[in-house]
Amino acid sequence: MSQHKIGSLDVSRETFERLKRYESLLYKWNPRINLVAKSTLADAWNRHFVDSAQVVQVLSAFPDRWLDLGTGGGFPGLVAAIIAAELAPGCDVTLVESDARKSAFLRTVIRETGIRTQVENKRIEALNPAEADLVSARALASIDQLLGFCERHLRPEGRALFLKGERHQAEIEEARKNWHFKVEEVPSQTSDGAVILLIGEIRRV
Ligand SMILES: C[S@@+](CC[C@H](N)C(=O)[O-])C[C@H]1O[C@@H](n2cnc3c(N)ncnc32)[C@H](O)[C@@H]1O
Repeated sequence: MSQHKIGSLDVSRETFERLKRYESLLYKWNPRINLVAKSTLADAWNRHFVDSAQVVQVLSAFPDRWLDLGTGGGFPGLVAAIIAAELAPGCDVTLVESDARKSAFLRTVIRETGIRTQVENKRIEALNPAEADLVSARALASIDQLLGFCERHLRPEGRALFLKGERHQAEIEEARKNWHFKVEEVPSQTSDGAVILLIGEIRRV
């Protein structure tokens, strides 16, 4: 059994070392580019890495095509991609980030960890339809707006996974004015009390 854990997830030494290399690059780059809020940097491992790893743990299976929107410093998409490189090598992860400097950071982590993940340095609205099986996002937009992105980039039978704060119920109600969808609130233990929402059967009202 593996000796290495991220939160409660067992990973190989190689995966753990990749995540630690990523963490050290985050510390190095963050003073120049605001990849994560400075106030969260001291506890970056728990606030960003462990929280992102929980996303992987709530999935019953890895998707074939995973699209992470507004990836910023890599959360949750790049952490998921590093874990997928070990647990589901066939899972194709694409990170979408409009900011050129953040995209350069993401590409640096990908190069230095040796994983195969694409970065699209584009606006989500400008990206060709991705036909993804799973679309994820944290701290990007309201559920209503995110479902609009899913309409463009998610396959009809695909699912969305959003990390959301305490306003999530109000956001769900707001989104129901424009969308039909089924939502499952997955118990999680994220450091900031965020919930993980799994949303499927998304159709415009
Ligand atoms: C608040 S940050 C969150 C980053 C990361 N998901 C996290 O939770 O740490 C939102 C990110 O989305 C990017 N972004 C915002 N709107 C976007 C759009 N329309 N297309 C692509 N990226 C976008 C921003 O550049 C920023 O890096």
